Amino acid sequence: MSVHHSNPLPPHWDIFCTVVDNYGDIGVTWRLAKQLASEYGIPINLWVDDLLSFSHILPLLNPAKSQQEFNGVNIFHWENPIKIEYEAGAVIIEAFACELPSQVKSIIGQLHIQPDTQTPIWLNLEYLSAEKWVDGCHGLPSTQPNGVKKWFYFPGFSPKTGGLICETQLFKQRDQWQADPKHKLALFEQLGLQGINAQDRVISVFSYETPALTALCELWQASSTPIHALIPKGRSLHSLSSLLPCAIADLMPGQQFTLGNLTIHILPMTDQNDFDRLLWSCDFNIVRGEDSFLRAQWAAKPFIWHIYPQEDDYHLVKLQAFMQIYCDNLAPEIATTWSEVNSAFNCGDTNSVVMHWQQLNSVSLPLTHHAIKWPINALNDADLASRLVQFVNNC
Ligand SMILES: Cc1cn([C@H]2C[C@H](O)[C@@H](COP(=O)(O)OP(=O)(O)O[C@H]3O[C@@H](C)[C@H](O)[C@@H](O)[C@H]3O)O2)c(=O)[nH]c1=O
Repeated sequence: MSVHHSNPLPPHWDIFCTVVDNYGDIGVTWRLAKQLASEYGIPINLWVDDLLSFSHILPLLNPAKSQQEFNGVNIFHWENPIKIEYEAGAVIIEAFACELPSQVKSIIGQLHIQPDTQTPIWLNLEYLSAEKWVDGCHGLPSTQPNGVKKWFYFPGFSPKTGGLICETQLFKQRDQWQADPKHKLALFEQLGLQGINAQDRVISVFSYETPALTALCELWQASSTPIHALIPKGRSLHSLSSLLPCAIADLMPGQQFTLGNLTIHILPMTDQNDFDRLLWSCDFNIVRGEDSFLRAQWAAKPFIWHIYPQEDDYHLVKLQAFMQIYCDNLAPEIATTWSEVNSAFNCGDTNSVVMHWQQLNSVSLPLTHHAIKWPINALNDADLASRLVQFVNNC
């Protein structure tokens, strides 16, 4: 008796990403694409609608090319309609509910009704949230108009979610980096930053606009010891125009401004590997959105999360949910201080952010210990890519 198999699809996975604004959507999908290719040997086609934005975090990318390869990932310029002949692979991921091209949807539908042919596994990769409801929604299917099930894949912090993006070797690489201060000094030099000594306090700033940042910089000016704030050209600087001697448009990476004991350094944008190393090299990181938020956690350093603002202040609910799990086994006085700094920064409360920042200084040692322990707890044994591959195998 012969066993009947349906024709397998080509083994590649397609990941579709639209760049809404900022770098988070492409930042997350690019990390995932790189990891699936390098750790699982999966051929990845990454379709991106805005290569110019992408090139800010992958400076070697040529925005004029319709197809190019980096880190074993095939990067396609996603034009609508798709100009390159499209062949569906085993898995199709739409990142953050971006609408798949109609050609792709109809090909999935056709494959579904053809006898003896596999249907691609179709997933929507959602935004990361620490809210409890994510446990119940991760992995649910929804039947689409073309008759095919689309699965909702939710990243998250609990074992019932889709996990968090984290490369297998990342913590080992970070530990090696942090074991020797010459690594951070070499990075600062490579980035064109001058005058930073090994014992100086260094804070990276990658936030949105907020008066809380202005207030913190004013406070740092009056610090009794040197503080360096490393800030890429972008949204954070819009909150500092009153402190800068020239227009933001005229700022150049490598420039620095001294205000009392605070030195503001203008950072170049780097690729994601150097951005990670930057976070590993600083004493404190102010990060935002989704990807830098997670990378600051993996850096094992204390941080402020400037969450992406949403309608009706819904982002404050998400912030609260994260703060609750981050502070779960933290002594109450440390938990309160750290949470108050984060809330004040996000609400633009200048008095409160200054007051709680000063209190944060007195708990900086136990907070750093917590930051070192946190990544292992947060991962819950399995990172996102490994849970995703498992999920697909079980579909
Ligand atoms: C400053 C810098 C950032 N980066 C990367 C790190 C991250 O992958 C990316 C920044 O992404 P995020 O931290 O997520 O912040 P963001 O504000 O750019 O992205 C946001 O975009 C919105 C549309 C989403 O809804 C938000 O959830 C969020 O993801 O840029 C570099 O690679 N090099 C750099 O020099």
